[in-house]
Amino acid sequence: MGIPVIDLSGALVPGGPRSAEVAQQLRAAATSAGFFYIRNHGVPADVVARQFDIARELMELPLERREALSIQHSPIMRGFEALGAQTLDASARPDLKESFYCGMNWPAEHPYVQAGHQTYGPSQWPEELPHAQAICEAYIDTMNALSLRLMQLLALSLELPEDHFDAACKDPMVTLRMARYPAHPEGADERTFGAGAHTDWGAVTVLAQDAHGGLEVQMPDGSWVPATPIEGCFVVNLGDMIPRWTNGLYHSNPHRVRNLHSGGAPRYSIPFFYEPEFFARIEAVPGTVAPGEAPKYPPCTAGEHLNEMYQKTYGLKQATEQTEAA
Ligand SMILES: O=C(O)CCC(=O)C(=O)O
Ligand SMILES: [Fe+2]
Repeated sequence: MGIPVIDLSGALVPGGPRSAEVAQQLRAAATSAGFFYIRNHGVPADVVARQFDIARELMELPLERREALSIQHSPIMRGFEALGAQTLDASARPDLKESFYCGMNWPAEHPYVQAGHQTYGPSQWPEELPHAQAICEAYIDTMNALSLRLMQLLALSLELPEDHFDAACKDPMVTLRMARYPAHPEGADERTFGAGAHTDWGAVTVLAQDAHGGLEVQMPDGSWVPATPIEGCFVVNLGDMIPRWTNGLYHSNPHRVRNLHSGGAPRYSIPFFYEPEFFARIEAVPGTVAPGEAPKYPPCTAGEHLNEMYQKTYGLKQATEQTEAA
């Protein structure tokens, strides 16, 4: 058992000739590791390389500039996150990572922007990197299309129509994180991580990682395996919405990061978090609850879950308002 590599060629568009075969492979991965690599995903290598360049430029801005554009100044947590700001595993130390978060450029008149719902609203852009916004937004567009296709293949894998999740993903909550992990401190204790063990919160995460490695995934038997970087591949993992949608059939596996193998260099990674729209109701899809049995999870909205997780992992005291958009 490990993390499989799934080749998406012939399955990138609805009705593609390999869609059914890929859906089967997805089902096998989703019922075990909850993680898989994708190759031949249609995203050119230079697009990913350019994204790592901009990640480095952002993270190398002087500390006082990053502090001026802190997530603390954004009601929807866009901007720079300081080292140790987040604690993904409550039993571990604060995460040894720092990040820049951005998202889609929603029009100001969109009702969710007006209501201030999490992820819908402006990002903060540093004026010294005038190209950053366009590059990040183009990358987000590419990741949105890929993630929607993954949702369609997941629908197929559940013997549902390919477009089953399309409506829930119409105005998705998306977040692009560009993360930098300092080298793992020498002599650090076993409670020290770049990112503490956690599951992701949304539907799918598409991760680009540099060549250093450091991501580890927990298998259903409890063992931890490295998600060793494979050139040309993204790592994809399923977030908590997926077990909720599949009544536990598909897994969102715990994972963690320790930058142990970079020879002292920082590690960069770029996760793209794709979540259903704020008010999407997440409950078991047809065929996943046996007749006469109760579903394992109570229904929730995607926004409720996301807000709860932000509050937990950033130690936020107050819930973001969740009033229905007018
Ligand atoms: O940096 C990585 O490889 C994974 C990061 C991660 O798990 C996260 O940001 O949720
Ligand atoms: Fe994660």
